[in-house]
Amino acid sequence: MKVVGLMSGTSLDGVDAALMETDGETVARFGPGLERAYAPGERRILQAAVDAARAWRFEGPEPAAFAEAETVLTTTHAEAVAAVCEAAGIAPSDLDLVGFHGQTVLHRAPAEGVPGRTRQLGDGAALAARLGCDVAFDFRSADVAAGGQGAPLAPVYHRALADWSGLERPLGVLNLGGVANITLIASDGALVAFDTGPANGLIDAFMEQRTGEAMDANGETAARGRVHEAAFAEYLAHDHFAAGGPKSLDRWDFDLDAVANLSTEDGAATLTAFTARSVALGVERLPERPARLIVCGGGRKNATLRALIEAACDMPAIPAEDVGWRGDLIEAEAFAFLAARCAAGRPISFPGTTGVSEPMTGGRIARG
Ligand SMILES: Nc1ncnc2c1ncn2[C@@H]1O[C@H](COP(=O)(O)OP(=O)(O)OP(=O)(O)O)[C@@H](O)[C@H]1O
Ligand SMILES: CC(=O)N[C@H]1[C@@H]2OC[C@@H](O2)[C@@H](O)[C@@H]1O[C@H](C)C(=O)O
Repeated sequence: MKVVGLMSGTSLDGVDAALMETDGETVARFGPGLERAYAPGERRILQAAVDAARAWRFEGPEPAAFAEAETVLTTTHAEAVAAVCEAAGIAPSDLDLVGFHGQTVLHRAPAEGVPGRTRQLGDGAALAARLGCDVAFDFRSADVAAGGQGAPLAPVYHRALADWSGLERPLGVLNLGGVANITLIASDGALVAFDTGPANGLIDAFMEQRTGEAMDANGETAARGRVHEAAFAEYLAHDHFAAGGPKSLDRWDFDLDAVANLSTEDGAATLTAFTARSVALGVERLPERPARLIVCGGGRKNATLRALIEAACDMPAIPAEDVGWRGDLIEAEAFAFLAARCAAGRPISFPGTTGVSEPMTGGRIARG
């Protein structure tokens, strides 16, 4: 199948889109990929939906802000598909399928006795009608309804990608987005995966608050600061670190209170060290120790963070590009692959990834 995968991550920076030919089992061919960045006005509308979701907390009717955000998502995702198709010299109607993750506005992991909830905005039917091709969407709901974490879903794609590259097992794949997630592809091919902790989400929010900048570019601010031990320890006392996976996080499960009184440099250093330590705690919880971590997601460009991860885990953490992967596009590729799996009725989540009791299919298909 010719499939375009689409991802709008928690950082709200834009839509990533990638074309691939796949049957959902192996990748036959990679096509072009790109980011369609959100304009400031679009980002404001999406941010308003996230803010409304945090106030809503899954209680009562959905916030009105969701509908306006879905309109923005339909338009921007359709533009991303059109751009990727243009780069490939085809029309959207030539596609067999689009994998539309949508925008996570709120995620609550299941806890003792309380079922999980997750909400990805994205009107699959509207996008299918606009593009004139089938759209797979709503990938996480079925898993959560079955008692799973609903995330991470990329692991089955990480394994396909590792196989495509002929990489040796056991292998670790680390995604540093707003939240960090790790996948172990074990020696026997089994998947173990979970969210390790925040990646860039807290650092971004802190930098925005202190400097108005969207991120700590290359980790330069953190590199100038010193870790505040009490704040560092306070973050690590969070319940998330008490157990191994399966486990998942919302971008806002941690806040900036512990670093509120620190200088910008020391706060950035503390948050960056916290992300690195939480990755190391995740690595320690894996049933096998991988020889190395392949790092994808925007955080791989933060040199301070990557060096701290290598030190904390005592293993190489190499950028995706070093093994020929496209570090900014892996999540988009993953949702192309997962869409093909959805169409073929193959499972997308597993006991080792989201904690479901049996491998589960997921996603719904809107006909275009
Ligand atoms: N040069 C850089 N230096 C430091 N950090 C960077 C750099 N480039 C990107 N980042 C970080 O990467 C983030 C974006 O990463 P990415 O696009 O993988 O996240 P996302 O997909 O939105 O999140 P998630 O995977 O949690 O949904 C930025 O918000 C920023 O914090
Ligand atoms: C609920 C949700 O959208 N989670 C995202 C988020 O971003 C990174 C991490 O947290 C991961 O669990 C997941 O995304 C990736 C694509 C996944 O499902 O594998």
